[in-house]
Amino acid sequence: MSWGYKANNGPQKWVENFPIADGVRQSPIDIVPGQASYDAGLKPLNLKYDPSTCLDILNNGHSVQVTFADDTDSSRLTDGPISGLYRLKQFHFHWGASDDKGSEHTVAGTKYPAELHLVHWNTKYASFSEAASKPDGLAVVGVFLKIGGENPNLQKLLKAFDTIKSKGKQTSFANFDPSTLLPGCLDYWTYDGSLTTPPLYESVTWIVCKEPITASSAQMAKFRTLLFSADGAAPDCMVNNYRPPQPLKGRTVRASFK
Ligand SMILES: CN[C@H]1CN(c2cccc(OC)c2)S(=O)(=O)c2sc(S(N)(=O)=O)cc21
Ligand SMILES: [Zn+2]
Repeated sequence: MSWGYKANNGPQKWVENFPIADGVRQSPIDIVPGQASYDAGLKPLNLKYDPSTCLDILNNGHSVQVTFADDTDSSRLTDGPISGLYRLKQFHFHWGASDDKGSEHTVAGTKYPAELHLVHWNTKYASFSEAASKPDGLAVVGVFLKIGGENPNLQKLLKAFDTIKSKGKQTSFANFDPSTLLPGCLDYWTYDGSLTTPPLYESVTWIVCKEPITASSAQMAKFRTLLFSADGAAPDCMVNNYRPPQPLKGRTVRASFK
């Protein structure tokens, strides 16, 4: 059986096939603002995305993912806590069965209804798959979603959900600008961590934005119409696809803001 988020294949079981689950730099974590250390040396995030690199939207059986062409530097992350240039590969979300949970990172114990992850890879390596297992291979920008007014930029994504309801479904998705999903203020926390799903590689520089974006409760409900299950299998709602916070194990969380 492959990994998932149920009692028999979920986060408590991942260590059986992925022993790094008990590693020293696992993600997500609970971010405690009062314990983060302000680092004046941290640069502002420099995110530049080219909508023409947007390729398709996919239900991969764990989340909904929008994939980008990464054969040029036109959608990329520079500055912030990283050195060099990281190319955008994909973004995806994690969410709950109800609005009281769903994010992977938490803030002083507070869970948000969802969390967006923008996954970038270090171009010092020849490819995403080479970078994905290196300690400085990936940089993921995390953005919390909170319940508020309807988010028109999310709406474009949600309209595609009916065509990718079940696992393995994908459809072309063009000209989407992921910067429309970023908060106005790009203050962030940063720490060394891992993928939050198997293979749980300890290869991620995490960059978690302090300011959430909004989604309406109806928009959150739309995420919950997606399925973990493939066409023809018993329908299994895609909800609670989040890993709980992991031990800090002596790591420092830095803040780009006072
Ligand atoms: C299934 N989800 C992961 C898929 N990827 C992956 C990475 C390396 C090797 C690999 O072998 C299959 C897959 S991924 O890099 O696109 C990411 S990023 C990410 S998160 N939540 O930490 O942002 C989870 C995954
Ligand atoms: Zn993720």
